[in-house]
Amino acid sequence: MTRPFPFDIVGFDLDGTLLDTSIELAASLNHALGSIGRPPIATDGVKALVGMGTRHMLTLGLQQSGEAEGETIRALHPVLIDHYRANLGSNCPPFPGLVDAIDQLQAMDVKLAVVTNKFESLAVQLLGNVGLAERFVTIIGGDTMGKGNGKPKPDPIHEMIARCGGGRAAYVGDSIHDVHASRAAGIPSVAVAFGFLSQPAEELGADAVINHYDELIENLELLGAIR
Ligand SMILES: O=C(O)COP(=O)(O)O
Ligand SMILES: [Mg+2]
Repeated sequence: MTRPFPFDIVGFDLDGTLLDTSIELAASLNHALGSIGRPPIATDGVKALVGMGTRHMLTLGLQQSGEAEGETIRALHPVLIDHYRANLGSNCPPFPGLVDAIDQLQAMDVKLAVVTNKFESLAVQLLGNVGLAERFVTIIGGDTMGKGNGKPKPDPIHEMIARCGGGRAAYVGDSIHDVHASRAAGIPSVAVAFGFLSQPAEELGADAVINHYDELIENLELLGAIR
């Protein structure tokens, strides 16, 4: 007899975990930087700036070519967001094997959710535009729990579990903030080695690392068995 799947809920980060959003984020960041004559940043360089929301990405992006004053950030952030919203989902493929993995999880009645540091409205619109929104019981953004309460705080993970009706949860992400939020919430984390990593996936401190989505379910089964 096969053992039942050990998790009721599997949560996912968005940027660098579900979708490769780096081309669109880089285009919008560079649009904003270019509007004040700052030089563009290569897409691979932008990946390292993603994970704590678009305002943080803009701040780090500005710092690469000079000052990042509050006034400049306040003026440019809407420029970035307007550009991003206008092109949302046109060029951000899901990572290989994602759709098969979520098909298999849903076939086992596992509830799926998204916890991102993107604005909730952008995350909902983006996942809707790529046809994935209805796969998730809930989509929680960096602003959903109020200012300063996004990842790495545990609050959005606790909220995810509550909105999914409670149960055993695991979380899949690509950054140290994802691992810290999971740990703070007391649930196991899986790091994806194909994401927007600022350090090797093995060094993030996650409970498991996967190189492809076809490794997700077996790793979750292992994690569930040892806890
Ligand atoms: O930095 C962002 O905009 C959000 O990134 P995340 O989806 O990896 O949390
Ligand atoms: Mg991410």
